Amino acid sequence: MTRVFITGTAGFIGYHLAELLLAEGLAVHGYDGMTDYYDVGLKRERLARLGRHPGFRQTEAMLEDMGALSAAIAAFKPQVIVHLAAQAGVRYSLDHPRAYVDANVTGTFNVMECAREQGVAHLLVASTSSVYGANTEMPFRETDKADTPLTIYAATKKATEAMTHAYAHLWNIPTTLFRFFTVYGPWGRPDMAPIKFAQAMLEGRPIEIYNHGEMYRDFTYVDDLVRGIRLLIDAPPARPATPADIVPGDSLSPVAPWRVVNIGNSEKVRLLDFIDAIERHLGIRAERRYLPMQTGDVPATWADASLLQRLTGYRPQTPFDEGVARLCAWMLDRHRR
Ligand SMILES: C[C@H]1O[C@H](OP(=O)(O)OP(=O)(O)OC[C@H]2O[C@@H](n3cnc4c(=O)[nH]c(N)nc43)[C@H](O)[C@@H]2O)[C@@H](O)[C@@H](O)C1=O
Repeated sequence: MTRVFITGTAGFIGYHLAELLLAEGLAVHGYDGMTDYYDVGLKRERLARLGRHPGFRQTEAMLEDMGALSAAIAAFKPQVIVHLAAQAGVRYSLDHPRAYVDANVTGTFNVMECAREQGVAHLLVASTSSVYGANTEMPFRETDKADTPLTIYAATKKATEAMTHAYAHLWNIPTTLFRFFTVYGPWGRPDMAPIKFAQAMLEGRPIEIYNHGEMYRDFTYVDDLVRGIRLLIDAPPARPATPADIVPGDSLSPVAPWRVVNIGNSEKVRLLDFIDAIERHLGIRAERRYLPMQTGDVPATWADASLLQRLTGYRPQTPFDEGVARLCAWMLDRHRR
């Protein structure tokens, strides 16, 4: 598995994954539409860093552009596709639902068609812990029902889980879905809470805290997350001979080479503790404004990561205080320039 096609290479997770694979000497072709959901300048900076690796090439086009996508994949002939490009973000989906259907449903369908045409050995696709929606039993397990999405964002990701299952079954495409849990770290997305809060503190603006601070997230450090993806690339699922072959706790489909895997830190962190850590590492006291719960938001996420560990021998483990220290060092460095 030495030729890896990554969608979303200018994005937060795609950038870090591409760095890891290129450092290992794998051939990587990136694909990104450079959408302006957040600062395109940040995406260009990430791409410029990837461009320092001689083996890296990138196609700039939208997922919805089937001609461009299929030409890029046919020319590169990957053994593996890691599909990370998406319209992300929970709160933006309330006002811009169509962007999610276009990128996440139509875009993912195009990637699936290309995976079929190309006959890849493994297709890996990003989903989200948001698909656990209104579930309250924690930690979240892959085998739990996840039928109550609270936003169109979560619903489109749940749709990609279902669509890829059908193609894995029909066309025998080994497929792994990841459910990510609030990822953070250097080069992160500025629309997400960790960077939004740190940026506000650096600029002396107040921060707004939803649900009066009674929010919990399984914050996952980005290096841990891409390590998990890297190891899963080498663990493609095989269609079980009989349903009895499925180990209890495995999300492996009884009829297809398909499974979904949580990648989370397995630690439920109070948002207020996370904010305290940002204050400590920036050396700034934030002015806090407390707000009610926001529509579509979930009060808590917490991953059971034992399936990832069983499949790869690895589980994310960076304590949030250490991850926040690295994030803040990066933020301070950029702020001072
Ligand atoms: C896995 C999942 O991960 C991400 O979703 P998220 O967990 O909602 O991440 P976040 O960083 O937006 O929020 C984390 C916490 O922080 C609170 N929060 C945010 N923004 C403000 C804010 O501006 N003010 C306040 N007060 N609270 C905020 C928010 O209410 C929540 O309690 C996705 O981007 C998504 O792409 C994805 O798939």
